[in-house]
Amino acid sequence: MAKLNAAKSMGDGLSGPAPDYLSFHPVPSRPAFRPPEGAVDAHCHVFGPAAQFNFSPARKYTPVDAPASQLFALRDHLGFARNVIVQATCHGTDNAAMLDAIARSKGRARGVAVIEKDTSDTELARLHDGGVRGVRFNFLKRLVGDAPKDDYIRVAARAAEMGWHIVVYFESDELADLAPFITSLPGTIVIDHMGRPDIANGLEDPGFARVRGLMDREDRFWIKVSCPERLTVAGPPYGDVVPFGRKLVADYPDRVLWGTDWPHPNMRSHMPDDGALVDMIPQIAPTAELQRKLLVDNPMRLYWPEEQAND
Ligand SMILES: O=C(O)/C=C(\CC(=O)C(=O)O)C(=O)O
Repeated sequence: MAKLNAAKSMGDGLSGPAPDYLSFHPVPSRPAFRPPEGAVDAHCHVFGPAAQFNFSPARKYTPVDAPASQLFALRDHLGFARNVIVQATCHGTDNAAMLDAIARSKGRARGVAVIEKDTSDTELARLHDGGVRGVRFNFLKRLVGDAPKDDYIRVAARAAEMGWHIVVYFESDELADLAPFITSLPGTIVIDHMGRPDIANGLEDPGFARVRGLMDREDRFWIKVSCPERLTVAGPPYGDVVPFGRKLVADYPDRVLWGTDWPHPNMRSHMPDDGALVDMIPQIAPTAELQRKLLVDNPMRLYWPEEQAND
């Protein structure tokens, strides 16, 4: 593909990206695996452009610009049809960049927002009309100062009123503490990045067992088989993460989602080649049927249910 216009890192961390902030891969490979028609990249972000959209004053990092035009170029290059754009912490509760990207997508993107507990009904309706179908609760200490549970309970109630689901991002070793809270939330709950198990322990990892415990307990839990680049111990091509993704797809074929996580904020060790990430899909979803569920049927059911109903 044409070289993606990766911005140069510069600045002092909060006014601009930290000097060691890694930008997304400038020339991702074209994957050998061709996704099924209508495939959805169900976890990705847009950042800025900073000249146009504010970052949150409370953010813990400042990313390199990763605008909608580049996300859509990557979508086409990888052979995907649609995106689910997830609001990241650096944009706080200002969902403008995400909404702008969805508006530019010609119906090919939907979003997961971060909202305030007292967001007005008018604003919720505006977000829904703009393509939002979920809210995200982030429990990672390196990303959010404090996860305000009382606020989240209120936000969860608002999301339920809208028929939206809740995306939760946590480290699996925090799950023992968080599980009572998470299971008390209403509606469909989507777990980010496989629940971040400790890959070094193999499939017997206690954190992974806890995550699977949630999935086994109630079928309103879904999970994203994403982010091998953050979970790996071995590094690319992330073979150590494959058994985890494969197990989740095999055990919960109707409740798994897949996403690139482009533009991979806060990666420190290396930047993944998005084409290589796509080429992992047949390893975690070995049959055409599993691939169709993972990449088309499941995300369409969650994000474009009205199109499923018309099938
Ligand atoms: O992009 C992701 O999903 C993961 C992130 C960033 C993030 O979640 C956020 O800023 O909200 C991470 O682990 O740093």
